[in-house]
Amino acid sequence: MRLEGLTKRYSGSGTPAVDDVSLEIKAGETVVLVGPSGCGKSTLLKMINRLIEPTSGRIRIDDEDVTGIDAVRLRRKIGYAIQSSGLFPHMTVAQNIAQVPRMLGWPKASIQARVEEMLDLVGLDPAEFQGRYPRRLSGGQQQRVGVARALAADPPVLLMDEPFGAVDPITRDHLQDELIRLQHELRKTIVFVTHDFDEAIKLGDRIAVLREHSHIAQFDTPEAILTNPADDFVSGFVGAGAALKRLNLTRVRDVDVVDFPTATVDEPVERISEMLSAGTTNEVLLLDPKQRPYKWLRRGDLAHAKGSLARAGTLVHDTVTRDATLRDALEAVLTDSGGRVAVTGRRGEYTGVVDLETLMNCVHELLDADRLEAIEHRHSLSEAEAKRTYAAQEGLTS
Ligand SMILES: Nc1ncnc2c1ncn2[C@@H]1O[C@H](COP(=O)(O)OP(=O)(O)OP(=O)(O)O)[C@@H](O)[C@H]1O
Repeated sequence: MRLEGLTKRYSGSGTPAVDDVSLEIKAGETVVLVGPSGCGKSTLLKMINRLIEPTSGRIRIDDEDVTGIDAVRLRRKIGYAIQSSGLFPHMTVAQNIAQVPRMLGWPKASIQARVEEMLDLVGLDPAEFQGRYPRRLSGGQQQRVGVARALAADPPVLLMDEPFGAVDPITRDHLQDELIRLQHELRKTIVFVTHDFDEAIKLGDRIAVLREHSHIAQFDTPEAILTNPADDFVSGFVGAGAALKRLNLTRVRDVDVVDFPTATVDEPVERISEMLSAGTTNEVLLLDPKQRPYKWLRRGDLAHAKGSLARAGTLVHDTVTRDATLRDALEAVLTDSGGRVAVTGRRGEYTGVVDLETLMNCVHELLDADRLEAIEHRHSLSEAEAKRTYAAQEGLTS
C-alpha cells in the first residue's frame, strides 16, 4: 500500500492537520504510527479508508489507485478497529461480526460459519458469546469482538486506531499478544495507531514516528529506532530505559521454556503427594481438566490442607504465551513469589515455564550487546574524526 503526498486541511484551520505524507507499507507487514497527541495520526489513518476525505494526495492498494473509488466499496476491503471497540449496542455479538459479510450479500450459512470461526480466532467461545449484547462483555472481550468484526470479510488491509487504549494494562498485554499470534496466521497489512511507544515496539514490523502535522521523523524497524534514533525528537520519544525497552523486542519463544512437574486435578491426591515426597521436586503445577495451569502446589501444602486439593496451594494468577515479550514475562515472574511463570499455548493449555534466572541471563546478554554496540559506535565516530583532522592538517580539504 502506498500513501502519496496525503494532506488534510480541515476547513477553517490555517495549518494542515496532515501535511504531505508519503509512506510505503508492504503487503503483510504491521506498520505502527506513533506520535504525540494531536499530531494527526487518526486523521492520517481515516484518510486511508476515506472516513475523512484527503484534501490532496493519493492512496494505492495493490497498485490500484483507490483514492477515487466509492468509499463504501473501499471500506469493504479495509477492516477497521477502534478504541472502545465501536460495537453497535443494540446488536448481538454475532450481528455485529456479521455486518460486513451481510452487506456483501454472503449466504446465511456462510455468515453463521464465519461468525463462529472469527469468535474462535479471537479466543471467545462462540456458543457462549454470539448471542450476547456488547454491554454484557468486559472491555477486553469487546475489543476482541471489535477485532473479529474488522476481520470478518477477510479484508487484505486492517486499520487499528488505538484499539487497546481503553483496557487495563494486563488485558492490553494479552490482547497485544493475541494480535501478534493472529498476525502470524493471517499476514494482513496492518496500520496501527498508538501514542504508546512500548506498544509500537511490541507490535510493529516497522514504526513511523510522527511529529506535528504527521511529518515523519523516522520510519524504520523497532531495533533501528531504539539503537539509532534519527534525532532528538525521536530519542525523546524512545525515552529513558532503552535497554529495558529492548526486552520488548525479545519473545518468550526466544528463550528456554523448560518442563515443570505437573499433575491434573483429577489425579488421585495420593499420587500427587507421592510426587512431592519423592524428593525430586518441591513443587508441582496443578492443571485443570483442560490442561490449563490452575495452582502451584508445594510440599507441605497438602498436609496443611489436610489432603484436600480444593484448599491446597496457590492459584496461578498470571500466565504468558510464547508470543509475550520478555518484559511481560519478567513482570509476571517478579509479582509471583515463586520466581517463575507458566507458559501457555493457543487454548490456554500448559506448555512449560520460564524462570527468573533464564530472564536475568537474557537481560545481561541484551545489555552487554548494547554496551558493545555503543563502544563500536563511539570508536567509528572517533576514527572518522581522526581522519578529518588528518585530512585538514595535510590540507586535503578546503
Ligand atoms: N473534524 C475536525 N475539524 C477540525 N480539526 C480537526 C478535526 N479533527 C481533528 N482536527 C485537528 O487535527 C489535528 C490532528 O488531529 P488527530 O485527531 O488526527 O490527531 P491524533 O494524533 O490522532 O491525536 P490523539 O492522539 O490525541 O488522538 C488536531 O490539531 C485536531 O485538533
